[in-house]
Amino acid sequence: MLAAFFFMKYNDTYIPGFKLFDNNLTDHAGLLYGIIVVFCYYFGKYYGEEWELNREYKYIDATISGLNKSSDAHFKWLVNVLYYVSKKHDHASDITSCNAHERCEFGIWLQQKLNEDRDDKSYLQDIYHKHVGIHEKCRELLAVLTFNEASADAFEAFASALLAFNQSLTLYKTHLLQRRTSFDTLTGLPLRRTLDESFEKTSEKFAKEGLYLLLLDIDHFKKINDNYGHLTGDLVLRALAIQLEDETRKCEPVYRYGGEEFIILLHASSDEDAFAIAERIRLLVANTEIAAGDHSIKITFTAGLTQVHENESLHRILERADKALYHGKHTGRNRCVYVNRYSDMYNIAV
Ligand SMILES: Nc1nc2c(ncn2[C@@H]2O[C@H](COP(=O)(O)OP(=O)(O)OP(=O)(O)O)[C@@H](O)[C@H]2O)c(=O)[nH]1
Repeated sequence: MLAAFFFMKYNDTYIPGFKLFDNNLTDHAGLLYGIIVVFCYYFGKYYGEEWELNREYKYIDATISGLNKSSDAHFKWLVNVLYYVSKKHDHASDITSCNAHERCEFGIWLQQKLNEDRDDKSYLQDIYHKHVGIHEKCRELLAVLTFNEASADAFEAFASALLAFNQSLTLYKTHLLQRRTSFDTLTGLPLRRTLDESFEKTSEKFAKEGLYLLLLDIDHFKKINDNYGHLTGDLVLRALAIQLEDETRKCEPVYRYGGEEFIILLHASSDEDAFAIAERIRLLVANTEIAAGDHSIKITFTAGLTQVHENESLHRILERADKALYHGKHTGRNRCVYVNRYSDMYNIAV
């Protein structure tokens, strides 16, 4: 990148259009251009693709992009159908064969999606049936066209199949976009609303085996904003979000609960196991240097930990964890405090 910068500065012919100016102006324009390019590169590094977003957030983005690309391919397929009708070429297995729906580009993408283990599979199954419908109705139409017997019914059936397919795509896209708004744009983590909506199900499924809620809050985060600026504060939040996800299992969701507060639902078969997990995460975060621009920043957090008992409301659990968190804040910070259902508190930090 720097080499490109110097090349641009010293070789004005390299920049298209700049030859219109005199040498001095070209030199300054080249310098300015170089500065912009270098700035964009480093800005992009911090805010762009080099940041790993939350796994679910990334999955949604990739699915929407795949869906758009492969449904565009189906428009192209329609043009191929017209071409086939006019020329009757041989290479049209994605139009004429009875498993054409598996051969077209959309069908190949869809099959890959259906092989994934997802809880929103019903949308994809609906799309699958509608997609099979298009190919079937298209073949039926082509068959009657061959004998010059095309009726309005055959065209209508094909049009209805196309419409139904489109509707099933729209339904899935709307679902994905709605899911996307449940994620925080800064950290990519699911937001509090997602926790509210999914908690009952999660608790029903895992509370018996041992489920714990860890509510953590960065210590003196205001000072980070004050000392390094809000953008650096944002970088710290992102870095912490990534670290928390990296340090937890896929079945243990991490939520951005509020400004500098995060929640993790931990799976542990005993209090001791839960203490050990919470402490491991706390120590890892406290010992990590976060690279934020020119700064290397260390943070700590204070957390409240409590068990999720069967049939307990999220509100009650959060109330308990919050009390433990504030106890931790008032007794020195950089610690995890456990609270049981009778409100007894234990400082589990060493
Ligand atoms: N950069 C940045 N700052 C945020 C964001 N959300 C909340 N904050 C800041 O987080 C800070 C929280 O400050 P306080 O509630 O006073 O808590 P604290 O300074 O962390 O102190 P303790 O919690 O008592 O250890 C405030 O300055 C908020 O502006 C965000 O998205 N980005």
